[in-house]
Amino acid sequence: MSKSLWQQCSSRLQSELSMQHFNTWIRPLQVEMQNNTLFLYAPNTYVMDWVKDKYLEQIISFLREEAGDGQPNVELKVGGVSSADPVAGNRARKPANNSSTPARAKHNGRTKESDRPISLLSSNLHKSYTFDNFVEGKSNQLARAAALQVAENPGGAYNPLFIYGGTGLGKTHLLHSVGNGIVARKPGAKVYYLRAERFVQDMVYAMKHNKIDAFKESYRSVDALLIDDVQFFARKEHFQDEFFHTFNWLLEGNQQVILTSDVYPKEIEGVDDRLKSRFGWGLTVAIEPPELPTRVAILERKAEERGIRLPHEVAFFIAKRLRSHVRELEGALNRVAVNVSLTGRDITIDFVKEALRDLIAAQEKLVTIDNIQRTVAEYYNIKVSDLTSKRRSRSIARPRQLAMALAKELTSHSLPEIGDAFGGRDHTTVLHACRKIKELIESEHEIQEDHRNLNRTLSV
Ligand SMILES: Nc1ncnc2c1ncn2[C@@H]1O[C@H](COP(=O)(O)OP(=O)(O)OP(=O)(O)O)[C@@H](O)[C@H]1O
Repeated sequence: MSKSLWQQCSSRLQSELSMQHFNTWIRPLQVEMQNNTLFLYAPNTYVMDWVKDKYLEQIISFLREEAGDGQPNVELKVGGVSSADPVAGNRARKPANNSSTPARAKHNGRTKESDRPISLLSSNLHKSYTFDNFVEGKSNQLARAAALQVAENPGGAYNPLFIYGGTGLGKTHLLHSVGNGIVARKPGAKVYYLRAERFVQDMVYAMKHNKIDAFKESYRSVDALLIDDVQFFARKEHFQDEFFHTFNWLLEGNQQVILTSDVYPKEIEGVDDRLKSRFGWGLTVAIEPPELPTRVAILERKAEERGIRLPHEVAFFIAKRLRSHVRELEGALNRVAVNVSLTGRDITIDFVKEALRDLIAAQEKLVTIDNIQRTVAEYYNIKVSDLTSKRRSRSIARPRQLAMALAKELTSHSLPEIGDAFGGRDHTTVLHACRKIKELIESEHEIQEDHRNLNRTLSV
């Protein structure tokens, strides 16, 4: 009876809580019924206290509603069910310290497993993020190579490794790839992934419950700590301070630290300079938005993984139009997949134009020839009217060629339309500009850099 009663209660909790909260706090509970008492076993005091604080009242009230007069008493404890057939069907745990009193934080100088914050109790690596399914391209080559080295030689290659770049470009994917790589080489290695926000939450909890020693110990006992989105520490001085100490501790012990943020570490506002300077002690690498060939390769790879037959020209069509980040490409592919399954049609360019109409339109609205001219003029500190004028001096002609090439790359205007917009030039002039810029990108570092910067500015 207790099984179905708990199942009813648990599915109500599931529908009320976020998936993350449910998985973190409720799913690990084991359940046992004895003499009209429902024992809920938490894996450690941390979970027990949290459930007691946040959910116990709700659990009792659901049980009351489900069981009416037959409502059992509820006891929340640390430990596991003693029977061979645990009611909750979770991993059978040995009966542990079945006491509602929290165990002492320290045990022979080390924290007992049961006192560790939940985020460090079990590995939370995303198994599907690996180096194998991370598509390499110019934009992420360096970051991937550095990450691979760290996976092969944690604590010894680059420590810390700092990966920065815009949203949806694969930072988290790389973090997990390193983690999975380390564990594959050394099973049992303690590798933990978390967002900076989680560090703050754990610390708040630890302070509130007088468990700061246990908190410190758990963070310091890892082989590798993978912290995503450290910009979250901005203006949280107190947490920065604690993180600074944890960070130093790990580096001194040759324990690997990898960090990510959305901007270059020195540019994270509201983070203490000494912390920022530590961030740069190892290696700092950027992930850039992927260029066209990488976007095509990513789309083809993701389509293959999902068993979607995506013709090359269609992948090219999508990649040419959606330029901001990989998550957007994945979203587009999902949309195409759903449309295919609903209509049963083949994936053609026309089909994709229709399925992704709004996404493509939104991107095109962002990048107009007008916009390109203004951005290029501003970048080179010249006037927009210079770009459309007949002036031929190099300081004007080169930016003009670059602007025309960008217009061809980033909009769907034809060569004659672009020529018109640049002071009524012939379409062969535009074609020549595109070829010239392509050649210069290969041979001149400066133009390559300008092209990349402008592309990035225009694509966000
Ligand atoms: N080079 C790549 N190859 C394959 N998949 C990629 C690549 N880059 C990104 N992705 C995929 O794109 C999605 C978004 O990537 P991810 O979550 O790692 O981005 P992020 O940089 O951490 O973004 P945010 O800063 O918003 O968290 C993921 O599903 C990831 O697998």
